[in-house]
Amino acid sequence: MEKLTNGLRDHFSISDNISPSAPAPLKQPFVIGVAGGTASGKTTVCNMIMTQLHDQRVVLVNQDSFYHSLSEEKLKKVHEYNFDHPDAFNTEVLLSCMDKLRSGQQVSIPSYDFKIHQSIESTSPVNPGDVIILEGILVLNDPRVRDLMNMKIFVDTDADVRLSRRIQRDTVERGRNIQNVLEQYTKFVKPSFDEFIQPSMKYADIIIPRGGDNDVAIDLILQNIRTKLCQHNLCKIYPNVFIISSTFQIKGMHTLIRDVNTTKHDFVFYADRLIRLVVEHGLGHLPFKEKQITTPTGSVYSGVDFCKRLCGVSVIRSGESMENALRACCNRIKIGKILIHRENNDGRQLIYEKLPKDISSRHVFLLDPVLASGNSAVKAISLLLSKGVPESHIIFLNLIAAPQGIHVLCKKFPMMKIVTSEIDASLNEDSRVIPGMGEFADRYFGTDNYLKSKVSSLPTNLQVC
Ligand SMILES: Nc1ncnc2c1ncn2[C@@H]1O[C@H](COP(=O)(O)OP(=O)(O)O)[C@@H](O)[C@H]1O
Ligand SMILES: Nc1ccn([C@@H]2O[C@H](COP(=O)(O)O)[C@@H](O)[C@H]2O)c(=O)n1
Ligand SMILES: [Mg+2]
Repeated sequence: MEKLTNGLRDHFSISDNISPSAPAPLKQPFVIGVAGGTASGKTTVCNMIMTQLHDQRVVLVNQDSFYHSLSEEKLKKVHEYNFDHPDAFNTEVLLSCMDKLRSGQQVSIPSYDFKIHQSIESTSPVNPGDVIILEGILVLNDPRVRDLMNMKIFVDTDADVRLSRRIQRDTVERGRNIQNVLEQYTKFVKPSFDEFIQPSMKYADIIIPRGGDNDVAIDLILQNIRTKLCQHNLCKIYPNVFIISSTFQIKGMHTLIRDVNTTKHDFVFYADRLIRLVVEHGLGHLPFKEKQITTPTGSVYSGVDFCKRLCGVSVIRSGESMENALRACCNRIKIGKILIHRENNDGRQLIYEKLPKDISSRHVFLLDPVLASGNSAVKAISLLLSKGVPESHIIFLNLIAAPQGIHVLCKKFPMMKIVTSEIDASLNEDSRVIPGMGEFADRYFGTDNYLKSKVSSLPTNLQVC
């Protein structure tokens, strides 16, 4: 409990019977406001934060989604409309959505089309998160919105840079021409910036000069959010290490598979469940394209189309235990195999490999349930790189990882991602993970010598899963 910072105490309720490594139950989400002039890089900065965190407990809400739709009449005189005035936004709806999110309810956020100055029919569901980022030109202007925030950020970018970016963006993405942009900028955007936006900078706790170019500021904000989320220290050091969100179900499954007395049947059952969660999380790291579809009710749904050029590569023998979960998630996925012989603690020899011929053009899920010293993984990853797979296209999936293995892989392959379900304490002198779960393949395939013949009874909280 001492590990928790004071900041965290303010926002998370802490009960005495919860261990420090268990997820702290939420009291109030942490709300971060990101304001700044148009084209300062607010959306870019927030998207960078969301991508680098890749954590479903963090949600992003854009103030743009709450623009009032223009009536027919106002549309005819759109050039006389001030989109940079506080009255252009439906702040009541924004406040109500924020209230719902803060009280743990899912909300439907309107979608706004800048080309037609209207909300479109489709809405995006946003789940309540532990961290809510609210981004927009005027989020620090209204005291009611400002008062919701626990951290206020202002993105401060030079006005000339903003104007040139705005011309570029609005002509390419928002259906404007240069003359429209310049007229609107002189008539409304700049005067409203001077009247409402610039004065709101004094409320900011953090000012980010140069927006998305300011890696140091973004890194500091990321570290802060990671601390709020109680992320593991290694995830703070290495942004490409991801641990699936811990719940008591997950902790319970780990308790079972790590227990020396667990039968083979139960070991396989719970290892499979955990593997499936890791695979699903890994799939969430693949690139996607936005896609709108029509549902049978005739409504438009704004969704995504995910990448289908992927394959699995399992490290024989234990990695083969992860193949079924990958096949269950990705129909007819190609899966290659690598056999690596452990000669001693450090030495590894590649014995066998069978990989898809076109592997260099695929995203690769490398499958091995335990990451220990990282020596076998280095061998396997080096082979994938030698076949032309870009480092950034490799996602290494495992159930447990030792800090030593994570250090080795992240330093050698900084662009590769690692997705795991728990990070253990250390390695012993034989390079076995501690506390670990023993020889995974022996326990999974029933070749271990401590296999129990008697079926142990399940803990009551997991009996009916
Ligand atoms: N650091 C940067 N360098 C170059 N272009 C940038 C940078 N940050 C943002 N942009 C571009 O400038 C435009 C405005 O950025 P955006 O994030 O949309 O700003 P805002 O949300 O503050 O209006 C976008 O086209 C974006 O791609
Ligand atoms: N129909 C609209 C709505 C808004 N704008 C402009 O968008 C700017 C806010 O979005 P940023 O991503 O730039 O922060 C604001 O300055 C409005 O002028 C618009 O042009 N048309
Ligand atoms: Mg924006």
